[in-house]
Amino acid sequence: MTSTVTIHPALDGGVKQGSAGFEGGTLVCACASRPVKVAIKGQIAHNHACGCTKCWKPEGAAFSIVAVAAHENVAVVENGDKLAVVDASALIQRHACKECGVHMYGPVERDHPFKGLDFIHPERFGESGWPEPGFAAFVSSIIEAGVDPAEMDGVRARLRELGLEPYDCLSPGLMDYIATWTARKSGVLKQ
Ligand SMILES: N[C@@H](CCC(=O)N[C@@H](CS)C(=O)NCC(=O)O)C(=O)O
Ligand SMILES: [Zn+2]
Ligand SMILES: [Zn+2]
Repeated sequence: MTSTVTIHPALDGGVKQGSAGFEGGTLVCACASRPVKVAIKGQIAHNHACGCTKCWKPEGAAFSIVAVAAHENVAVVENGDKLAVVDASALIQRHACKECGVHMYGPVERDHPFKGLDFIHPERFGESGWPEPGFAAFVSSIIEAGVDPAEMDGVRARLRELGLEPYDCLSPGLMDYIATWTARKSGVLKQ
């Protein structure tokens, strides 16, 4: 039996395929007045659902939808005075709207394999066509947000039904990428 847990309102009805030719657009926060706007130039990458407690999710959703863009392609274009960093000690410097709470962009500035990338929530694009999420990350973390552990088999079955392979960290490809970077940095890997 699949679960009654709401994965995400943009995914619960089926994952809508995006476009490989998406050319970016403008992320808009949820404020009715003076919304924060962030322009993203060009395509985004690694779109996925994230179950961690740190990523922004809309009301009632167990998962966020999160992707990355190159930092140089990200620009705050309107009402940036409403932005504040959620947790300055975190790897991802999530900049949230102080009024509505939506996370608008999160740069990684530390020495890390993701340095130079900004985490964004594509569902906030005013434009359609952003590439669909390809997997679900940090699935077990939804328990930390209050989901009953007994629901987890159903949640994973539902994610698979949606075509979102569930992982309890990142996807194997991204985990290998991170480990390769770390092994090169330590010198264990020579090439
Ligand atoms: N179990 C933790 C996992 C948090 C976590 O590690 N999140 C991942 C995916 S977004 C991450 O890379 N976090 C870096 C950060 O938050 O800066 C939680 O749910 O809070
Ligand atoms: Zn706002
Ligand atoms: Zn997350």
